[in-house]
Amino acid sequence: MEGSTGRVAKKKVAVVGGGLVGALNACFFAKRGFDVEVFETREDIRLAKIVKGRSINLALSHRGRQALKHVGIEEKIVSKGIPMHARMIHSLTGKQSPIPYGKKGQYILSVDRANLNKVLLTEAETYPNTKLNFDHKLQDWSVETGLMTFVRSDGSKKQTTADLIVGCDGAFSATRKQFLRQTRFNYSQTYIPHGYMELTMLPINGEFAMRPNYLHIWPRNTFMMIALPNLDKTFTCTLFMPFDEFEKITTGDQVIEFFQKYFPDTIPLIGVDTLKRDYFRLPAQAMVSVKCSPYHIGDKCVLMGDAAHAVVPFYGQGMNAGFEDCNVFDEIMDQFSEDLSAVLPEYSRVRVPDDHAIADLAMYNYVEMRAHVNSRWFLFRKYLDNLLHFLMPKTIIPLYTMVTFTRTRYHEAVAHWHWQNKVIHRGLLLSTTGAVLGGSYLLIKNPPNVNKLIIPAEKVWNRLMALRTS
Ligand SMILES: Cc1cc2nc3c(=O)[nH]c(=O)nc-3n(C[C@H](O)[C@H](O)[C@H](O)COP(=O)(O)OP(=O)(O)OC[C@H]3O[C@@H](n4cnc5c(N)ncnc54)[C@H](O)[C@@H]3O)c2cc1C
Ligand SMILES: Cc1cnn(-c2ccc(OCc3ccccc3)c(C(=O)O)c2)c1-c1ccc(Cl)c(F)c1
Repeated sequence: MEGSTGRVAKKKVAVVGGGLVGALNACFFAKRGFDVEVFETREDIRLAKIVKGRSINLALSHRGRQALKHVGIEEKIVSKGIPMHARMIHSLTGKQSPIPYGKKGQYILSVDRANLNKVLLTEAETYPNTKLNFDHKLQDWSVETGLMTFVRSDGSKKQTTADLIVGCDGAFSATRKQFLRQTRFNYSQTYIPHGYMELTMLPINGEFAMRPNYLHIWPRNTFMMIALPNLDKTFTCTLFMPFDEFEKITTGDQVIEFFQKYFPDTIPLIGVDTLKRDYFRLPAQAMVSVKCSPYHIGDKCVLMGDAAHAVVPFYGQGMNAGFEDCNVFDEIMDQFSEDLSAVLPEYSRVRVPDDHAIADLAMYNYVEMRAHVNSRWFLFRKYLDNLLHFLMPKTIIPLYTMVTFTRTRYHEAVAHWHWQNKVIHRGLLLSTTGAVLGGSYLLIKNPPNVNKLIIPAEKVWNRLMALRTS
């Protein structure tokens, strides 16, 4: 498009949503020289006291860091994050078992959500071609004209157009409403029966109540709890539990009774009074999984982040996947020289399989952890992962490692994981068959007192199965 000065005027991009992905996207587009306007329904969080209702901290890993690196703010965020080099698995008896995530450089970072969002907004504002509009809630937009209508808290309305609308307005996206009116648009959402509640573990004598450089996990099948460290030496504990279990606990004493039964080691760390107070501070929050496709309409609009794929938080990848959306879109912009009529369809073609894969994986993890995973089974699985990886480092790569510490495309990581499982099961089958045949040969040649053998084998089998159910 020729501007009055004869130079090609850059296109205008409207980013709907100034959350984590919208703010980062503003940096990506501004860096390309687009005129960027961000429209955010909330007030400027940099001026607000507290931001209620969202998880307080998050796990940032490789995919997210690579996107932040592309716009030059990785170090700014990492310097304010706390490295977690291993999981710390808490058993019912209070025993703590660390299992490293991998080699020295392989760690995930606990970062403060509000600070991350503020840094991203401020970074976007450093570009002269970026404008942030707060208290602007998208009400609707027109596919034909690209005209967007925003409503303000005083009831006034504002209308504007853009060459490209980027919907980053979260799981309950208003931008996505127009998509639902398009033919051949696929959409599904699932609320899981679990809710989550955040509790704060304060410092004890000015120090972290637990070892800080770990992702603390209390796997209790139906109930799970995790704790991520904060710079102020607190931990944010997130309790995951079915809503009907939350609803059974209505008094402070019942809170303590519940924690005494499932998380006894945390009571002296969180404190009885803090537990009783924090448990009733906010109701448990719902978790929804949203999948849709395609992510674009023509050359006019594209969805990214939770607006495109809200995932349950059981893999710690929602934000990382959203940040990677920005990076992938930018890579495709390079491939197609910013020709939006080619970029948008290619983005859907490339990204939908990957975001669906991580959505499915997070849901699989939720089902797997809820059904089978107590502390002993968690430890067994992770030790087995690490052992197989040690024995066959190029063939067996733990799924969590591929997802968290590489940019292997999510759907390729899952495919490799399925292949690995087949190899392992075949290997186990072959070695078991070989052992049985070899054993049988020896038994026939020199038959020992069989009764002495059967009991230990049964004992081993029962011990293994006990890992899954106790
Ligand atoms: C309990 C929990 C724990 C999590 N832990 C992790 C983790 O450890 N690691 C990880 O990677 N991810 C994690 N996530 C996921 C992560 O929080 C989300 O994936 C991420 O916040 C998505 O960012 P987003 O910008 O796409 O959406 P959001 O963060 O929801 O931001 C959307 C923005 O759009 C604004 N908005 C909404 N509607 C409109 C409108 N109509 N007009 C204008 N603006 C609008 C909202 O105010 C908001 O600012 C977790 C999620 C939960 C619930
Ligand atoms: C916030 C965040 C960042 N990463 N993870 C995470 C997720 C899954 C994991 O293993 C899957 C598995 C373990 C054991 C058996 C099967 C699967 C591991 C791991 O391997 O340490 C780490 C989480 C997280 C989020 C919610 C819950 Cl409830 C939780 F426990 C952890």
